[in-house]
Order: sequence, then C-alpha cells, then structure tokens
Amino acid sequence: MISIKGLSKIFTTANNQITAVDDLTLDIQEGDIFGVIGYSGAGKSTFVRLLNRLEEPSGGSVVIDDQEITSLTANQLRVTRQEIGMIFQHFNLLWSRTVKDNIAFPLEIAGVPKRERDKRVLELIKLVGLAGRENAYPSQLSGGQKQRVGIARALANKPKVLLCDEATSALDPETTNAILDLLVDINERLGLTIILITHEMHVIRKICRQVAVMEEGKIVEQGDVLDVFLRPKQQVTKKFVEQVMGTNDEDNGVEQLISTYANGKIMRLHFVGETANQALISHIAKTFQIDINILQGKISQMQHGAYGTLFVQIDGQADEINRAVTYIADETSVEVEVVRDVE
Ligand SMILES: Nc1ncnc2c1ncn2[C@@H]1O[C@H](COP(=O)(O)OP(=O)(O)OP(=O)(O)O)[C@@H](O)[C@H]1O
Repeated sequence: MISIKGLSKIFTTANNQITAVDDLTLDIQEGDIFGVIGYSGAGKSTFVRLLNRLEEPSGGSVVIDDQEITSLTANQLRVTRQEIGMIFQHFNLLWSRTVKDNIAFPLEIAGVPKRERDKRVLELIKLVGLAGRENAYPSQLSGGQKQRVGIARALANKPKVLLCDEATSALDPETTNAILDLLVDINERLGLTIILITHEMHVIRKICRQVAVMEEGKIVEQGDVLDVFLRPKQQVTKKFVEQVMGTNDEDNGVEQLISTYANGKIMRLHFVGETANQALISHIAKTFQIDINILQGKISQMQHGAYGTLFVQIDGQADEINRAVTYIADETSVEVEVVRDVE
C-alpha cells in the first residue's frame, strides 16, 4: 500500500553534503504497524518526513494508495496530507488553544463546517481518552495527555496513515505503554497504517509487526519483528535486541549448567510466537514419563506472541526423553536445540 523506491535525501550545508537517506526501497502493507529503528543520525526523522514531504526528496518515489506523493503539486499535496497524520516527540501543540481547539485546527483548515467539526472533535476526545479535559490548555496537561491531543489532532481528517516521529521518547515508561496501547487500539479499530520511528527496541517489541533497522541512511535489516528478534543478522540489530533481551550471558553460563546437572538431556528451547503462552512445560511433564526442570531463561511478550529462550533439563528413560523432544520439535513452534545429550 505504501511503496518507496530509491528514496534519497542529500542535505547540502556550507562545507559539505550529508546523505541522510540513501537509496531506500521498501514496501509497507496496509493496516500494518511498521517500526523503523536506528541510532541518532541514522536518518529516521528525515525518512519519515519524506513520506509526507515535510522534506523534499533528492531522488526516488513514494507511492501511497496508488498516489505518487513525490510528484504532487503544492495544492494537491495540501489535500493529500489530510490522509497522512503525524505525531511528534514534543507534541507540537498550539499553546494558546484549548484541547478542543487544537483538535479542531486541522478541520478548520480543511474547511469542515462548525457543527460537523464539533461532532468530530467530541468523537476524537472520546477515542483518545481525554473526556473532561476538552477546555484545558496544553500547559495544564501531562506529557501523556499532550500526546493524546497530538494523536486526536492527527486523526481529525480520518487519515489512512499515521506517522509517529519518536512519539513516546519524551514520556516516562508507564505513559509510553499507555500511548502505545492507544496506538494499537486505533490501528485495530480504524485499520490505520502506522509507521513509527524510534531508537527504543521495547517500543518495536511492544507494538510493531514489521521492523526495519536503519544505519547511515540505509535499511540494513528488515522483517517480521519476531524473526528479527530471533535471528538478528547485523551488529546494530543485535545491539538493539540486547536492549530488550539483555546480552547473551545465558550462553556463557551453559558450561556451568552442564556441569551442575549431571543427568539427563539439557536443551535450549526457543519460543517464537504464541506457543510461549501455552503451558508447554507442564503439558510435556504430564504426557511423557519424564522429569523436566527449568534451569534458566527469559521470555518476552510482544505484539504477536512471545519470544525467548528457556534452558531445561529432561531426565528419564532415553526413549521417553526422545519422544518428548520429537513432540516439541514436530508439534509446536518451539525450536529445540540439544545442549547436552543423555550419556
Ligand atoms: N536540515 C538539515 N540540514 C543538514 N543536515 C541535516 C538536516 N536534517 C538532518 N540532517 C542530517 O542528516 C542525518 C540524519 O538525521 P536525522 O535527524 O534524519 O536522523 P535520526 O535517525 O532521526 O536521528 P535523531 O533521532 O537524532 O534525529 C544527520 O547526519 C543529520 O545531521
């Protein structure tokens, strides 16, 4: 639904040229929550601002719903921008206007009559959970409430796409979670496509389905969030995964585990997706004539299921242990790796 081809942005300053976005090609599906992660200076903000032409591209094209954004005239762009909402790290609210009037602002610009405007503003206030705060000024609101106003304002003209530029970076962890929950709710209720840029992997983990990792203006890795978490290829991606999952210290402790538990098979179970929510361990313990102990591990909940690793020890008759392992490998989505076999 969003097709980006060969997109580039070169900034020319007094003494040099900076390629902020470098020949970027990417497709984003309708209704997706698509995350773009990268360190400061990777080109994320420039990329997202190219999508609604807050920055003019130096080359390439952006097509949203069959409409080539990059070739629109200024007048056409004004209309099309109504279909692309945007929220910002520092909210960008109008400080002299109340909540209600901030949300009404894009409707006024679009020439929506007052009666209709008032009705729409009320709907939006309810949608983002700001009932009772209609007449407050931004200075009287918490950070989370300000971002709710930002979201309501961005949704006023019923856009198809919502661009989020570090939308939770100025918020504390609890408020971040509440705003991310709101974005998921809006995505599900309105079928809105959300493109979110961040430098925080926990934001990606919590709400995104697809992720692209940016470095030096390029996308260096991209895919389903669970896959990227499970098999990060690039160094930069591994570092982001470590932000959430911790370093792979568990691997260093494997030798220790093997020597501590003298008997049975020691296995690493990789949980990817829903299965982590099922009582797999107790099911195996009940179904097969084995003892199973959890030695160590970490499971992390994501938008589409859970991801993580458990080290377990299985003890019992060799053929019964093998049946249990075959069951996990063949009947579930859990990946099994034998760290130490039965001796
Ligand atoms: N208006 C501009 N003029 C010149 N250089 C710019 C301009 N905007 C961005 N840049 C440069 O382009 C590169 C990418 O910046 P950008 O803000 O897109 O990165 P980012 O990944 O969003 O990082 P941050 O989170 O720090 O903003 C940086 O080297 C930055 O200095």
